[in-house]
Amino acid sequence: MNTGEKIKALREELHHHNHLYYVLDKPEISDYDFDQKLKELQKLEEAHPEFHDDNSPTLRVGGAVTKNFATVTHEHRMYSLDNSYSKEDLENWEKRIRKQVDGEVNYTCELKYDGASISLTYVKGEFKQAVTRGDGFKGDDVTNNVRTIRSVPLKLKGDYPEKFEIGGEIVLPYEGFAHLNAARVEAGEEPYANPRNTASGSLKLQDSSEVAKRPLDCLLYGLKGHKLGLKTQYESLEKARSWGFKVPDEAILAKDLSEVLKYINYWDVHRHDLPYETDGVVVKVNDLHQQEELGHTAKSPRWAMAYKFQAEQVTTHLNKITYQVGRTGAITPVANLEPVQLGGTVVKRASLHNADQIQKLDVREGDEVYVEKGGEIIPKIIGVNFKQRDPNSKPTEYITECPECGTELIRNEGEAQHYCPNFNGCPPQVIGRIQHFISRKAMDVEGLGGETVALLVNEGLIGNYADLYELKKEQILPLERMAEKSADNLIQGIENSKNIPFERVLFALGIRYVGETVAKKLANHFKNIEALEKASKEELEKIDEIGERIAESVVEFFSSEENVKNVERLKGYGLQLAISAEKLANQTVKLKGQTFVVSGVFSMPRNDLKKMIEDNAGKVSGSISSKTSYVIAGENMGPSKHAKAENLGIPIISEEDFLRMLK
Ligand SMILES: NC(=O)c1ccc[n+]([C@@H]2O[C@H](COP(=O)([O-])OP(=O)(O)OC[C@H]3O[C@@H](n4cnc5c(N)ncnc54)[C@H](O)[C@@H]3O)[C@@H](O)[C@H]2O)c1
Ligand SMILES: [Zn+2]
Repeated sequence: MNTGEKIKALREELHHHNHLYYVLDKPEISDYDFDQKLKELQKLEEAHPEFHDDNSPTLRVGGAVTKNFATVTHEHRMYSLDNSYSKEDLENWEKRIRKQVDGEVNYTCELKYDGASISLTYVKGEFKQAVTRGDGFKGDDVTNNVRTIRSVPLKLKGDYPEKFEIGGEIVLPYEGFAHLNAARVEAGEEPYANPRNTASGSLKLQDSSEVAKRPLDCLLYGLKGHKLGLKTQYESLEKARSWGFKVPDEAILAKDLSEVLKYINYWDVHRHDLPYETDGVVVKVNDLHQQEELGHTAKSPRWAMAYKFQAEQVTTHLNKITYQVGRTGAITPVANLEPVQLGGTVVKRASLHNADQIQKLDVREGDEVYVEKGGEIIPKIIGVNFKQRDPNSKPTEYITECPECGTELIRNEGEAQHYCPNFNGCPPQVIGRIQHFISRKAMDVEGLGGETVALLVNEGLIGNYADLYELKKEQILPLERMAEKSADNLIQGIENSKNIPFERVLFALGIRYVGETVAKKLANHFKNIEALEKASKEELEKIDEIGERIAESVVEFFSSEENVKNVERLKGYGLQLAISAEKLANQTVKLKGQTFVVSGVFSMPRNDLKKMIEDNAGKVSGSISSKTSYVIAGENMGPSKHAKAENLGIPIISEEDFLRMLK
C-alpha cells in the first residue's frame, strides 16, 4: 500500500469507528487503540500535506447528528480536545503556548469526565435547551431527555447572566450502572458494556420517561456567552457552581506545569475512588483573554489539553473472594484472579476494598472482571463484564466472622470497613500491631524486620510489643537465619528505641485512627500518657481536629486492661511516655485560637515554621478562608493566594513579624 492509500484506509477505518462509537454507542475497539490509529493518521498527514482533506477524522469532531431529534445549529461551536499521553506532550504544548501569549500563564486542572458531551442553554435563569455536540456545528435537541436528569437545575439562583450556554458531560455513575445492569440481567436482557456508552445511548432514547429511569448525572465545566463578566476559567467554575450547577470541586488552579503534573499523578491513582468514570485530566489556560488569543484549530481549542490516563486494563476470571485481616482488625476483601499479564507484571490478586465496593460493582465469584493498574498501588477491579455472567450466579455474601479467629465481625455506623474486635487474640492483628510498632515512622527499631516479628510471634517468644523489651539474645540466636551479629543488632535496636519521643511512641501503640498527625496533637495536648489515659470522650473531642471517631477509639483502647498493662510495662522499661522537659520549655499557648496559612519561601524550612506555630498552640491550615487569622508570606508567595487574602481582608505578615509575635 502506498502512503496515499494508507491514509485513505486509515480515514475510512476511523470514520467507521466514529460511527460505531458516537451514533450506535457500540464501539468495537478500545479508546486507546482508536487514539493510536488517529495519531498514526495525524503523523502521515503532517508528513504528506498533499493528501490534505477537510473531512479527515483528524480535523473534525467525531460525532454526528442522528435525525431522530430536531437538529439545532450551535450558537457557539462545540469542540473536541487535543490529547496527550506523557509529560513531554504537555511540555511541548506549554512551549507552544508561551510563544503565543504574553505574561504569566496559569492553568485550571479539571477531571475529564467520561460521558457524552452536552451544551445547555439558560435564559433568564431558566433551563431552555440541551443539545448534543453532534458534529460540533450542529447537534441533536435532547432537551426533554436532559430535563429528567436531577442534577440539571431547571431554575438558577444567584446573579446569573441573562443568557448563556454551559458545556458539560452527561455521565452514568458506577453505582447506577451496576444497578441498571443487574436489573437487565435479571430480566434476561443483555447488559451494557460500560458507563460511557450507556450514558450516551440513554441520551438518545426517544421516550423521556425511559431516560428518567436511568440514574444519569450532568457534570459541568464551561461557560459560553457574550459579556459574562468573567476573567478566568477557575472563576467561571466557581460562578457556575454558585448558580446551582453540579461542578465537581476537584478542579484546582495550578501556577505552573509542575503543579499540573502533581494533580495528574494524584488523580491517576485516586480516580477510582470517584463515583463516576474519568479518563484523564483537562488542563486549561486559566486567563480567558489568553484563551481568546490562542483560539482554536478546526477541531480543538489551543488553550486546552487533555491528559489521558494510561488505562492499563485487562479482563480475567475471578476465581475466589478471600478476606484479609489487617493490624487494626480491618477486613479487606481480596479478589483471587486467574493470573494475567498487566503492566509488565503478572497479577493474581486485586483489592476489592470493602463490602460497599463489592456491592457497588456487583462483583461475584466466577465473573469475568476488568482489572486495572494505576501508579504504584495494587491492581483494582473496576468492573464486571456482565455479558459473560453466569445467569445462575448469586450476589456475593459478605463474611460475618473473622476468617483468622472466628470472632463475629463488627461494622460501625458510617464506616465502610468491617473489623474483627478480637484485638489481642487475632493472630494477624497481634503480628501486624508489633510490625507497626517497630516500623520506621514509629519506634524505628533497627535490626528488626516484619518477617522476624512474625517469626518471634509464631515461635511464642513474644505476644505483644511490650514483650520485645524482655527478649534475650539466647532466645533469638537459635532462630532461623539469626547469627551472633544480627542478634546483637536486634537487641541493641530495641534498646535504642527507648529514646524515641513520646509522640512517636503514641503513634506506635497502634490505636485505631491515631496516625502520625493525631498522635502529635494528642502528645502536645496531654503532655504525658497518664493524662491521655484519663481523658474522657468529651474532653478528647474538645481538642481541635479530634472528632468523635478518634475520641471513641482512644477511650476504647484504654478501656482494655491488656492495653493498659502493656503501656505500664513500656513505662517500666524506660520508654518516653511524656513530652521531654526541653520540649515543654519551648511551648506556649501564645497563639491559641489563631489559624495561620504559610506560603512562600522562608529563611528556615517551612516545616520548622509550622512546628513553631503548633508548639505555641496555633493552628496551621493549607488554604486561606475567612477563618484564617494571618497569612505568613515568604518570598515568591503565589499571586492568587495574595489576592485571596487581600479580598478577605486577612493580614499578611512577614516571617519577622511572626517571630516578634512569639517574643
Ligand atoms: N473506541 C472507539 O471506537 C472510539 C471511537 C471514537 C472515539 N473514541 C474515543 O473518544 C475520543 C474522542 O472523543 P472526543 O472528540 O469527545 O474527545 P475527548 O473525549 O478526548 O475530549 C473532548 C471532550 O471531553 C469532554 N470533557 C470532559 N470533561 C471535560 C472538562 N473538564 N473540560 C472540557 N471538556 C471535557 C468534552 O465533552 C469534550 O467534548 C477518542 O480519543 C477516543 O478515546 C473511541
Ligand atoms: Zn480475628
